[in-house]
Amino acid sequence: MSALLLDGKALAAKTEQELSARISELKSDGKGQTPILATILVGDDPASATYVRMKGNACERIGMESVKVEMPTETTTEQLLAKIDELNNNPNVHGILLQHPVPEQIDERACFDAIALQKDVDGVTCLGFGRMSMGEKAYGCATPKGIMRILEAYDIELAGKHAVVVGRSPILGKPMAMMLLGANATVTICHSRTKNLADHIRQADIVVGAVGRPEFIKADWIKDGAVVIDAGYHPGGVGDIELAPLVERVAAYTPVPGGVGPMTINTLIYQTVDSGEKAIAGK
Ligand SMILES: Nc1nc2c(c(=O)[nH]1)N[C@@H](CN(C=O)c1ccc(C(=O)N[C@@H](CCC(=O)O)C(=O)O)cc1)CN2
Repeated sequence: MSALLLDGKALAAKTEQELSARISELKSDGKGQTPILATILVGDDPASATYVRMKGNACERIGMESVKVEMPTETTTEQLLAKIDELNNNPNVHGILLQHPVPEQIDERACFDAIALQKDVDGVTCLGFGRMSMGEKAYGCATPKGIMRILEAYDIELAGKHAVVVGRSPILGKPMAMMLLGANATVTICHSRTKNLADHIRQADIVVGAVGRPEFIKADWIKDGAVVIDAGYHPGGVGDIELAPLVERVAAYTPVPGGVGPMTINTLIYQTVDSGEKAIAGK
């Protein structure tokens, strides 16, 4: 059996064409307004700077504007909250992205939660998480929502399947579990301190690696025919799951790179276009 490659990079590229068309339509509708994403980078972490740059480039590719806010490493919680407040009150800004992680002196949760719900296109607020978990309208957290969009695009059945999510972070594992539950999967959440982790994973029809440790999940813990989603990305181009031995015996898998990562960025811009369209239409 040769596994289906869940090609996030190709799906993101295809979706960018659709988003480009939506932006062109907004540009030509006479109002002359287009969506704008504000990105906030605090400090000088090189990986974070790269991701923020990739997000700006994605906006550019679809013809959408982005404004880049860069703040120094010594920024306080109060200063960051003031900047978020300013962006919340700017009617020309339709989405706000605060790049994680922020320097340790900053209360990241307070800053995420300060983002107005209608501009939370990265899906990081507690309010958005709660609403999404209850099946109410909210923008999904970018990485798990990107994974749900991949599963949907490839018609992967979720209802009644047993999904095991390995990881419980606020912007990945927890929202992933709630989204899979919302799609009628039976969900187990495991983490670095779960006992008998391999036994849990062996039960899974769908495995999501979201633990943030290189190849932490071993190939022989995964059953034949499973769907394997790897949300990790580590130096050397490996994810959270030992993927290479699996490609001949699972049903489908996301590659690293080229799987989940591109759909994280695509989901952010997709949700920003949505937010911009709504604001511009006065909804
Ligand atoms: N506020 C947020 N912060 C962070 C998020 C997030 O969703 N919101 N996620 C991660 C980092 N991240 C986006 O911010 C991210 C990581 C990796 C990729 C990606 O496309 N990776 C490529 C490979 C990398 C490369 O080509 O250089 C891939 O997997 O193909 C995109 C986004 C933490 N912070």
